[in-house]
Amino acid sequence: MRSSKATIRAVLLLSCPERPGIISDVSNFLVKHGANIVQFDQHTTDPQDGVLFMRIEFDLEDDRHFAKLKGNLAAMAGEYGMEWRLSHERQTKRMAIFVSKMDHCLLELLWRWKSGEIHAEIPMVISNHNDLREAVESYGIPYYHIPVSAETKEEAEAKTLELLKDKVDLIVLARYMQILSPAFISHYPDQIINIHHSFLPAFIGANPYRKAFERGVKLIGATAHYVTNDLDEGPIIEQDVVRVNHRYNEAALKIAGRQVERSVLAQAVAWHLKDHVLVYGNKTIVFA
Ligand SMILES: Nc1nc2c(c(=O)[nH]1)N[C@@H](CN(C=O)c1ccc(C(=O)N[C@@H](CCC(=O)O)C(=O)O)cc1)CN2
Repeated sequence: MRSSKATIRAVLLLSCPERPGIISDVSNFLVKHGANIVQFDQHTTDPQDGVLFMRIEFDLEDDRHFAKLKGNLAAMAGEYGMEWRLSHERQTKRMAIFVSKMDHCLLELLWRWKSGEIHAEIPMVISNHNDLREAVESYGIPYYHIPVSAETKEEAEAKTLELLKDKVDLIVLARYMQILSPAFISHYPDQIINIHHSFLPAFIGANPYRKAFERGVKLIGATAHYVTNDLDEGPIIEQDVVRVNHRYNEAALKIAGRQVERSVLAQAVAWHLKDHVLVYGNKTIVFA
């Protein structure tokens, strides 16, 4: 239960070289700036010479305290070699959703957004098909149809980037079936989340359910990951599986997989939007 006094909730995410006393120094820095720490998570890769990761959630009296803390944070970060991200609850992230023809992951995100479970602005949905326009526009969200072919991919991406420019902080590929170019991805490092319909690293690329059926797996799954130039090999944010058996044909696998895809993607997006995820090389630390 938060204090009755109006405050703002902020989150500091940081990483830096491990050194004794740093957790105390960061805590004292925040308290000195009027922060009331409500949650503190940390992880170190190696107590001797590893990397330390922290997620600190805290309350501040007002925007003036936030601005002063942010202003002084750069100096402390420089002293400890920190990489950091500071956000507060009124800085609502703007999320664009990319889709193709399948609607289950899109509708899960829109339902959770409408119910307030996912806190974001959704300035647009972009698709290479027109199938989902009516569903999206029924939520009052602008829908942009940008067809893509091998011949038009570069032009389509340029048009897409122009639409997105200065309007989004996160892109979610909700079963979007086009491979994004390195040039496109470079505009949104660790800001594009994809749902791959397999339990990676199994069955990378297209048609994972067909590959799963041919392999005779007893578990299928889904993996939400940040998009990188290496197809389906970006930092994993969330995964889950569901049990199947010999009675499942490829169509049945797809139906069973839809449930796990939609919940895994929604969880990954929710964690990203609430600043629970740090990327470290090709891995993540999720302070859930
Ligand atoms: N640069 C990246 N782009 C995308 C990734 C990624 O990890 N890195 N994930 C995909 C989604 N995806 C699997 O989850 C996937 C989608 C599409 C394909 C594919 O072979 N697409 C063909 C076209 C297929 C079609 O036209 O229907 C292609 O792009 O040539 C493989 C994997 C989203 N993008």
